[in-house]
Amino acid sequence: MVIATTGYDEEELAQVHALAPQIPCVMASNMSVGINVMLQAIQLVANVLGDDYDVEVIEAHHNQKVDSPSGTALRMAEVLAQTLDRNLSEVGVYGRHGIVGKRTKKEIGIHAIRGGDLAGDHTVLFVGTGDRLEITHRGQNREPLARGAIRAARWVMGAPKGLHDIAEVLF
Ligand SMILES: NC(=O)C1=CN([C@@H]2O[C@H](COP(=O)(O)OP(=O)(O)OC[C@H]3O[C@@H](n4cnc5c(N)ncnc54)[C@H](O)[C@@H]3O)[C@@H](O)[C@H]2O)C=CC1
Ligand SMILES: O=C(O)C1=N[C@H](C(=O)O)C[C@H](O)C1
Repeated sequence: MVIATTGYDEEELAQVHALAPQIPCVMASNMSVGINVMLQAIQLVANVLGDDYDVEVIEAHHNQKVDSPSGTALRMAEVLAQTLDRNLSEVGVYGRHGIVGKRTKKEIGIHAIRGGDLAGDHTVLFVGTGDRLEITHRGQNREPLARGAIRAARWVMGAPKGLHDIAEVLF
């Protein structure tokens, strides 16, 4: 089975994890090679910069998307939190509005933009004092996502039972 849909709640994810050991399964919020390389890149950068730089994730998608933030942005935030030894459920800040107070050192901001037919852009900002690093992936169309899903479908037919990461398929 290949699961590419996003927007699952905790209970639904728990069901996937409970059932996955019975069949070969690949689950990924983003099937493209580019985004999965970016996931590795942000892990590397976060490891080097550590707590010295503020980390924010920004995503932009088409106006038909129903879940927010994107599964990819959430995955990025998870990877960043894990790398920086933080708990995303404690440090994740989903948009800001009103007198929210100064930014706390360890928070990870996650922001969603919606419009037109954007195929999907993701940026991770590492903002320091005097400089910032921005890592961006821009989807020009959905072909890379479809190509990754097809590779996952072919790969999973010969895979052992259990839940596999898309990195096993692509790299
Ligand atoms: N992992 C990845 O690389 C990608 C993931 N996605 C995710 O895939 C999902 C779908 O995105 P889109 O294709 O843009 O949406 P869409 O709205 O174009 O298509 C969704 C389709 O699912 C059908 N559907 C809805 N509820 C259903 C149900 N209960 N049973 C069977 N079919 C049902 C709808 O009728 C519709 O045809 C989203 O969660 C999106 O984030 C999208 C692109 C790439
Ligand atoms: O809904 C979309 O279009 C996409 N959804 C996935 C997500 O939520 O991350 C993957 C990709 O960004 C396109």
